[in-house]
Parts: sequence; C-alpha cells; structure tokens
Amino acid sequence: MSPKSYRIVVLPGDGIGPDVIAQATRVLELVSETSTSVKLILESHDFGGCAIDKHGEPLPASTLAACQQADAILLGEQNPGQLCDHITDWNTGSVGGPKWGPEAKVRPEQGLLGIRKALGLYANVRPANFASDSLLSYTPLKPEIARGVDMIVIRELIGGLYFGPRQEQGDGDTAYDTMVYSVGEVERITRVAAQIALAANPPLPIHSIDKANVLASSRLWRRVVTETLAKEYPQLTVDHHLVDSAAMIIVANPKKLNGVVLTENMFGDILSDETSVIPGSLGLLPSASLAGAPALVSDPSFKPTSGIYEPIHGSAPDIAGKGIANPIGTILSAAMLLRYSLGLEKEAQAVEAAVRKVLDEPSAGGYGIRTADLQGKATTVQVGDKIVEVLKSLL
Ligand SMILES: NC(=O)C1=CN([C@@H]2O[C@H](COP(=O)(O)OP(=O)(O)OC[C@H]3O[C@@H](n4cnc5c(N)ncnc54)[C@H](O)[C@@H]3O)[C@@H](O)[C@H]2O)C=CC1
Ligand SMILES: CC(C)CC(=O)C(=O)O
Ligand SMILES: [Mg+2]
Repeated sequence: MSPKSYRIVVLPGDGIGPDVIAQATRVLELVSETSTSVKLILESHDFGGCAIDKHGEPLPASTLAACQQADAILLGEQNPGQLCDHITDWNTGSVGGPKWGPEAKVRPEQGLLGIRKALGLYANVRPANFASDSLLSYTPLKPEIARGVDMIVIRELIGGLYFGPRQEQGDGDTAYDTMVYSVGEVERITRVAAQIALAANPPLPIHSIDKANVLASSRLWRRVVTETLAKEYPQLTVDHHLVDSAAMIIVANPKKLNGVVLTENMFGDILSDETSVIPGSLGLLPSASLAGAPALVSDPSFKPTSGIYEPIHGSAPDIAGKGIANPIGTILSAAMLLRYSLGLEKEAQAVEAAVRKVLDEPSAGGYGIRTADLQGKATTVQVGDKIVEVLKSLL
C-alpha cells in the first residue's frame, strides 16, 4: 500500500521562529523518511513581519489559502529585522518584534490573530506537564512545589478582549478594548475542556478561571461553564478561581490546579506563560490550536483535524540571531501535530521520549543537553542534532 500523504504548511515567522522551526521540521522530515505508512510534504509560506516586508500584510491571501488546504500547520513566531533572509531556508522561525512595534499600523500579531480567527481555531491546548525530576533544578520554584504538577491549560482563542470591538486611536486621549463572550462561545470551549478531562482515566478535575467579581463577561463565563458541565458532563468536577488568585496559586501551590485549567483568551495567554515557570523555561512549552476537542487516535471515531501547532513563546527579540533559542517547545508542538492532526500517536510519543532523554541528566539516563534558558551551553542546532539522533533509534 502506498504511504498516505499529508500536507504540512510551515510558517517560520520572525525572530527565533525560523531557528526553532528548523529543528522541528527536521523532526517531521525524519518521521516522514522513516515511516512506510505516511509521507509528510512540508511547504513554507511567508507570515508575520517578514510577510509585511514582502507583501505589505502579515497574512497574505496565498498563505491563508495554503493553510486552509493543509492537513496541519506548524508555526514559529514573529520578529524584528533580519527575517526575510531566514525564511528562505529552514534555519531561521516566530511572529512580532521591535521592527513592527505596538505603534505600527500593520503589525505581525494581526496575522496571528487573523489566521486563528479565519480557521476557527477556538480551542488552544497548552499542556504544562513536561517537568521531570531532571528539570526540577532549573525551575525557580522549590522542587517540592514543582514536582508532580500536571496541568493542561485550555484557553479560548478567538473571542474576548483580543477580538472585541476596540477604538484604536480615537482622538488620541482615550482608547478602549472590549471583552465580549456569547453563551455559544463559552459552551463550546467548555465542551473541549470536558472532553480532554474525560480522555484521562480517572477523569481530570476542571478549574475554571475568571474575574466574576468584576466583569460581566466573566459572570456569563462562570454561569455557562457551570451549567454546561452540570447538564452534559455531570461526572466531572469543577471549581472556580478568580484570575488574580489563580496567578498566585500557579507559583505558590500549582498542584492545586492539577487537571484542566479552563479560561478565556487573555487570562489563558497570561497564565500559560506563568505555567512555564514550573518546568523551568518558556522555551519548553508547546501548544495546539484546534477547531474542537483534540481527536485521540484511541477513539474509534478518530478523524484527523487540521490545526496550528506552535510553541507558547514569542519571537524573543532579545536572543534572536544568537542561535541559542530552546527549540523544544516547537519540537513538542510538532509531536502534538503528529498526534492530533495526523493520528500518529506512536511517532508523537517517540518524539516526546527523545526530547526527554536529551534534556534529562546523565544520572537519569539522559544526555543533559540544554540551551542557556535551562542553564546549558548547547546551541539550538546542537539540541536539535541530539534529538534527531535519539529519535532515529526510537522510530
Ligand atoms: N505566538 C506568537 O507568535 C507570539 C508572538 N509574540 C510576540 O513576540 C514578540 C516578543 O514578545 P516577548 O514579550 O518578548 O515574549 P517572548 O515569549 O518572545 O520572550 C519572553 C522571554 O522568554 C525568552 N524566550 C522565549 N522563547 C524562548 C526560547 N525558545 N528559548 C529561550 N528563551 C526564550 C525570551 O528570550 C524572553 O526573555 C512580541 O512582538 C510579541 O507580540 C509573543 C507571544 C506569542
Ligand atoms: C499576539 C498574541 C496574542 C500572541 C500570544 O501571546 C499568544 O498566543 O500566546
Ligand atoms: Mg502569549
């Protein structure tokens, strides 16, 4: 039987995006070369700041069309300056940075929000459960606080403050953004959280985060989450936390939020960066942005669905061009892509195992090869080299 072909659109983006994307695409290429059942066809498109330079807009129509036809999308970030050179090969990939700063009329981030909205990717899955005993020495938290944290943030991605009506400039004296949520938007993201909670055995508890003591949109959020779970998923438990308190709990006693952390767009953006403190670096955490609950290949009704897979970090202008960015958040995003969009669970697990082995201390049977954010000396490429080498032995 001839191998099944999948089309993967790669959007390196800006800043460290091209660097970290280069390592993740090596991983996908290796999976493709090794497999007898699948062939991954990777194609790169302009996106973010680089696309502004070349096409005058961060999300050109040709890039969007390619994404709409793709089986999955792997995204880096956005950055300042030197990007367009990078984008012509795999060795450079994220979105946003000083060159197209907050005051610019056309900004790379508009491309990111635009593509999420255009593809209807309302469910952003951000697991923060990659800590291992070996990584515990790199977290700024006390090891006993970080050990055993197992949290998946489910962030609503195409509603709320980032998409509500706003007055950008007005008369120059005032500006506003608005946080709007409808019942339907809260119901559908609650169902995603519930299905992720139910995929675990035993089912995970759900922790819903809002600011219901102040915001009307949060009061609607809390009511709809409560009602949807009670009506459709009575077997699941849910508690509610105000976002300010949740931010404190994530660093003071994160295990209290073990399970599924369900929240709206901006709170999820902020809290998920905070969760990266637990494994020790923002550069470690992956994400999947989907138009529904992630399909699991173990589910008899499994149907691969497209999505955008990207690390949770940005273009890191402060380290762009230095070759020291941690590629692991992007490589783990590629593992999520294999699992959720292509149904390649075995290959996804192999990638995760290779990453863990490369990061772990020799005393834990690993190589202890890490970039500077985890107090290592390895370059982005050296980490990628070792992951590819270990992965070869696992596939
Ligand atoms: N999905 C996306 O494309 C995102 C884009 N951005 C954009 O990125 C730009 C920079 O934003 P920042 O606030 O600086 O956030 P950032 O996430 O780019 O960087 C925050 C800090 O974490 C470090 N860091 C991030 N990723 C790392 C990695 N892989 N390895 C080692 N260290 C890493 C950076 O060096 C920096 O010190 C902005 O234009 C922002 O809009 C920010 C977040 C997500
Ligand atoms: C442009 C921002 C909304 C991107 C971001 O910070 C994120 O998605 O984590
Ligand atoms: Mg963010």
